[in-house]
Amino acid sequence: MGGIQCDFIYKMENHHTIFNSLLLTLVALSKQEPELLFEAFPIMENHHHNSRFKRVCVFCGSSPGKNPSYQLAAIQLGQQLVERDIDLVYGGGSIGLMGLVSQAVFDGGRHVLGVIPKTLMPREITGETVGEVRAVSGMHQRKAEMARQADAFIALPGGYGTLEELLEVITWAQLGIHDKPVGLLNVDGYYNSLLSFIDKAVDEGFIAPAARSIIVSAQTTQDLMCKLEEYEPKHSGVASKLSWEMEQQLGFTAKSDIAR
Ligand SMILES: CC(C)=CCNc1ncnc2c1ncn2[C@@H]1O[C@H](COP(=O)(O)O)[C@@H](O)[C@H]1O
Repeated sequence: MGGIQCDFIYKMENHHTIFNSLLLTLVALSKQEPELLFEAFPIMENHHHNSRFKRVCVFCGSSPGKNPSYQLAAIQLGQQLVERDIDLVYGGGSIGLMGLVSQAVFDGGRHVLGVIPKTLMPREITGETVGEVRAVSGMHQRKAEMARQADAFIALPGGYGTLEELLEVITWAQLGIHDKPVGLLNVDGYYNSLLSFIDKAVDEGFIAPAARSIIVSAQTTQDLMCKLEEYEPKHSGVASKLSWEMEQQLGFTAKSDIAR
């Protein structure tokens, strides 16, 4: 079901009868007062609030990609987060799609947190980070901190870095380290071959069918956000979340490792 549709039906059921909405639409049209349409369809004014997510982590290319549709999708995703009152955590910097998403969220007035290893901090490497910058000691700490700060993950098109981050949060979900939704924005079918590879891995018995459902994918930001809002984990982790937290506290990846 499309993003608009699912919110729309929800609002219709909760606030207005269809009859009232149609009546107000007729009034709006006859008086030529478009503001009345907002009353007729409250969704048009305030439709995306009440997201279950406070902050979403976005993984994406440090390059802009050749096709402008990738850049457009990055900006649209940023705007979609703003519309839903969701803050952003990402890898920091202003290069490639990372810069476009963060700028869009920042321009929309939401909080942006960039988590960046000290080594990548010089401006010549990743550019200026908008919003808050958190310096960490390395790539592993960065991923841990981004994951800890987010209520959901979204991957846009990207290269090795993006794939690695995406596959790691999927693996962590599979193990039961977290149960946060993981979304893949399949812009212009960019990830089709990855998705068919994963299906092959299921067919060949390397990925459990229940774990296949960890990845939520869609072609548009609206569709993806809607699916993520509705996502409920179906797989059961190998070990409980509690035991993973214990492991973290006992292991060397303790929170003191994460610079603040
Ligand atoms: C010379 C150059 C481009 C250096 C800057 N490189 C980077 N700057 C910031 N984050 C990065 C960089 N490379 C990889 N990442 C991490 O990996 C992802 C992007 O990697 P990629 O472009 O898909 O593979 C981002 O989500 C980010 O967390």
